[in-house]
Amino acid sequence: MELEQRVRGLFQDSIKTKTEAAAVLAPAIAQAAEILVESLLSDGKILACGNGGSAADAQHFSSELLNRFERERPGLPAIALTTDSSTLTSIGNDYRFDDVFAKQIRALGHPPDVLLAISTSGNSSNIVEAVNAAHDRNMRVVAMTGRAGGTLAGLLGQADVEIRVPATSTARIQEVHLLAIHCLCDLIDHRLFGQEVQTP
Ligand SMILES: O=C(CO)[C@@H](O)[C@H](O)[C@H](O)[C@H](O)COP(=O)(O)O
Ligand SMILES: [Zn+2]
Repeated sequence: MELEQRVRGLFQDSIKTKTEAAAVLAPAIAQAAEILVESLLSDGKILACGNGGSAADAQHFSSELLNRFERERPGLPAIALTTDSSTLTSIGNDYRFDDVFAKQIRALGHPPDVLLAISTSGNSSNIVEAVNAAHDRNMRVVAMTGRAGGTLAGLLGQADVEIRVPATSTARIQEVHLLAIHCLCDLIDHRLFGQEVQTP
């Protein structure tokens, strides 16, 4: 019973965080979707990165673009920078773990590509370096953060957008990041492919 009570409490916390986020994040998510659509329509691609649960989010997003989201449509170009263990270990081993995403961005990224940078604290050094690399390559950045936005928030320019979840728990922030990723997928499909045809 005590455990069940705890589960109900966690669900309530998640619902509360999502309700609070819905009230403030719609403009930033819509703006982020426009940036991503603009890139895709100009033959750009989306590079995504994050650590831990946010690495999983980066992969979740890229798979929904490359394969499909909720409807049949052609694959869209996205790369999760978190998946190639040979590249990640060699950069971490030969240089610094802080460079694992930045070095890939300097090799693969160019305008009009966009970086999707995911960090609940906004302070992970390899994500900070990824944003610096994207800016050096004249790429726009969509940053998903939480708490006070961290170092990441201070790096963003006018062309970038921050989706900052108004919460302090890493887990709750991640839960909203995943919802925001699904919003982005929905908005991208809506913009690029229009209304979904309903089958009778
Ligand atoms: O999923 C979780 C916690 O829910 C962890 O794996 C978490 O993602 C890791 O501790 C990350 O290293 C945190 O990095 P960040 O979100 O502060 O950038
Ligand atoms: Zn987690």
